[in-house]
Amino acid sequence: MSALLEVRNLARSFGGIRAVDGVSLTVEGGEIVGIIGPNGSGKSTFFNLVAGVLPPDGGSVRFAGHDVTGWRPHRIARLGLGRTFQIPTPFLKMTVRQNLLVAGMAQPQGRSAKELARAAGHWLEFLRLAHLADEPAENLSGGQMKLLELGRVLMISPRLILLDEVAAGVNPVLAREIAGYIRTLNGQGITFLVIEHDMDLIQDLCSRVIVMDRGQKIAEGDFDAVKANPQVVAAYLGSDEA
Ligand SMILES: Nc1ncnc2c1ncn2[C@@H]1O[C@H](COP(=O)(O)OP(=O)(O)OP(=O)(O)O)[C@@H](O)[C@H]1O
Repeated sequence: MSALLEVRNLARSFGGIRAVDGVSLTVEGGEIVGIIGPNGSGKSTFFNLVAGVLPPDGGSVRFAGHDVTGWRPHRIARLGLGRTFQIPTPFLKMTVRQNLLVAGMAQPQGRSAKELARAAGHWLEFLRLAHLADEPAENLSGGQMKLLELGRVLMISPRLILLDEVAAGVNPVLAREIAGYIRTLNGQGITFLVIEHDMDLIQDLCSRVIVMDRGQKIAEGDFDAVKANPQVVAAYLGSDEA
């Protein structure tokens, strides 16, 4: 069987900056894979290329048996690939429930209004947002916005979720709660590729970790092996991060 996601030599430059410089990786169905690396190492750009938010300059992306290179995001989402953003982007004037319904409408198989409403209700309960269902999204706290962002992706019935720093800026209790949701969803068959700076979370969740530096993949393996890798240590010591 082929991998769920196969990325080959993916590349994207901005002017003279090679933000993503020939990255290849494979994710099997059922995995939770972490992507770590110093600020500016190309992680978010990599996600944008995979999810179709940006077109690549070179390389290929294969998802669920389809060559999706250069496809628009909504078309890729229809195959079951969802991406959350580091800074959530809900419709602020819409309620939490309406935000979920709108996200679900992007989904392929033309679900009925009743099915969409049922799915929204399910995810509101799951993410413990039900009490906020009728609040405009603009009234949510930063942490609740992150949960809504996750809920919006869940509405497309994803097979793979690209999570961009879902725990950044949220309190440690909620960060653990979110990690629990990821584990539960993974148990239900959803595969995850997770960008995160919180190393405890990465260690907790990920069976495999990929390290990026200056647009390239510099290491890959289990957390302990990657942490002990001299190139990884050098990349982190060379930045402001520990
Ligand atoms: N739209 C853009 N226009 C110009 N340069 C960009 C753009 N997006 C990203 N870059 C540059 O590409 C490089 C990689 O940025 P990217 O945001 O992908 O890194 P990152 O690893 O996600 O960083 P962080 O951990 O801070 O989110 C950086 O040098 C950044 O300034």
